[in-house]
Amino acid sequence: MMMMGDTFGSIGSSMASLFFIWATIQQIFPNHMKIAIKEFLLSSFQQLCFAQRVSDHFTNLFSPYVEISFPESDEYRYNHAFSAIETYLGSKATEKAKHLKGSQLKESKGLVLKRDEAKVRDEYKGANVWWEIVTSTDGERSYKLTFHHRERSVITGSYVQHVVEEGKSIDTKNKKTKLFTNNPSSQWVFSQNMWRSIEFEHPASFETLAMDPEKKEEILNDLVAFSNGKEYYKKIGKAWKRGYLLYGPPGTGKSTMISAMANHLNYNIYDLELTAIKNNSELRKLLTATSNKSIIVIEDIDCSADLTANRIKKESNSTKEQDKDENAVTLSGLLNFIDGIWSACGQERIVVFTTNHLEKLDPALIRRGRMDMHIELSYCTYEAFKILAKNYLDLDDHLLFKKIKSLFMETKISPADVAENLMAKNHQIDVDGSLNNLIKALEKRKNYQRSQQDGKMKKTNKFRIFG
Ligand SMILES: Nc1ncnc2c1ncn2[C@@H]1O[C@H](COP(=O)(O)OP(=O)(O)OP(=O)(O)O)[C@@H](O)[C@H]1O
Ligand SMILES: [Mg+2]
Repeated sequence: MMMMGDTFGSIGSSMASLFFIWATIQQIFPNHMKIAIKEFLLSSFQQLCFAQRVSDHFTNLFSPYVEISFPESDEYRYNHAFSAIETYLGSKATEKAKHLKGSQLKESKGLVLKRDEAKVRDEYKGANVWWEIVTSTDGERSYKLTFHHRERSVITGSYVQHVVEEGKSIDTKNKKTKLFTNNPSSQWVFSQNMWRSIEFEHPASFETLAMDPEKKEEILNDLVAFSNGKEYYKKIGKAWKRGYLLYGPPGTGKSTMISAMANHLNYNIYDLELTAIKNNSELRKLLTATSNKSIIVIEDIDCSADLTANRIKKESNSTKEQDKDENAVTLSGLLNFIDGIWSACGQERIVVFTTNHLEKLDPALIRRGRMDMHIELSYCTYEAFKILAKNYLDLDDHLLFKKIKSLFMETKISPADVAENLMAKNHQIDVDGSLNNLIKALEKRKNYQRSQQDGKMKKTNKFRIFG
């Protein structure tokens, strides 16, 4: 079969020959003859091009081969079939391949050898097909599938579907959780490059998460019910999605809980940085490029963009405000896109918002149905401390626990600060040393909080006297 590259190659070599002949003629012949020869050469070249086009046309007309192209993106949206094909072809038997690629994507896992060839032959129900990865001049990649036209019905009828399903199931089996972060839109090329990703290897788990055990159990059950809820969501006619709002002071485990969720469900994380997005249209593009089985996270939503309670007061229908909305991510934009994406496209998606200041958020953003579960992560309790003691010191009980328990009742300290005190210095666990450090930290904090309280009381009394 004649390929496009061959056509350009032959026209190119014909042109090179013509230029060479013309250069020779210029040196040998007088001027009036040069003009005649030039005209002759030009008309020959035009005829040559025409003949080439006719020949291409006939080659295509009579070629017994059919081609299907699977571009990496289609109409500015990522084509998930492309990655499924990539996985399927990468996994095809490596024994016969002459070019292999070795990678170790998780340090804990072994080395994986994959086929690394631009062209791959495959067989399906007795039909031969050829896959080739091609890159256009503007950098767009696509997989080209070539097969004989007599196999058309089997290839379009079931082979293509088989490849995509097989690729997706291999992906699910070997899925390595990924953490995606959005790139600034200036770096986007069509729908590629919107998100950059790295392997997600965070050790957080629900087991090691320090919080009230009953609350933890409730969240875990909710997550598991969600991930097994395909049929249920279909039955009740609701999009398969769930929103969690995590709120609480710094260092109480909001980000840690997101990692534990991703590890537990084996979902990817899309960490959406709203400040890198110029407007609602960019936000929509980013959200539609996320895959199923993923957690879309907006951390510190109160600081991410102008989405706080004041925003709604500022919003008006004036043209000026509408212009502003076209150049910004707005609360209504965020709500529309989240509701839209949840109900229109994409399944099995979790959206998580985190905040240190629940009171600053607009009620519309966090209403039930959008954020199905509101989870408060609070200062460390004695129950939570016991989980940290088990994690860091491998300790279930200790004489000092009683004292620590009473101090927890009088002091506000984040699990992050408790963890810091329990952490082994130079990797040597020193139970007594760590617990005493914690007691010192708790007492210091207790005194500080008491002096703050006293200061406040004095101020109030002063106002009372002068008021
Ligand atoms: N509930 C917890 N259980 C176990 N470890 C915790 C918990 N909370 C905090 N930590 C420890 O403290 C560190 C910081 O916690 P994390 O980043 O999850 O807090 P955060 O609530 O997201 O804080 P911020 O509001 O500042 O983002 C974690 O790496 C973890 O080691
Ligand atoms: Mg955090």
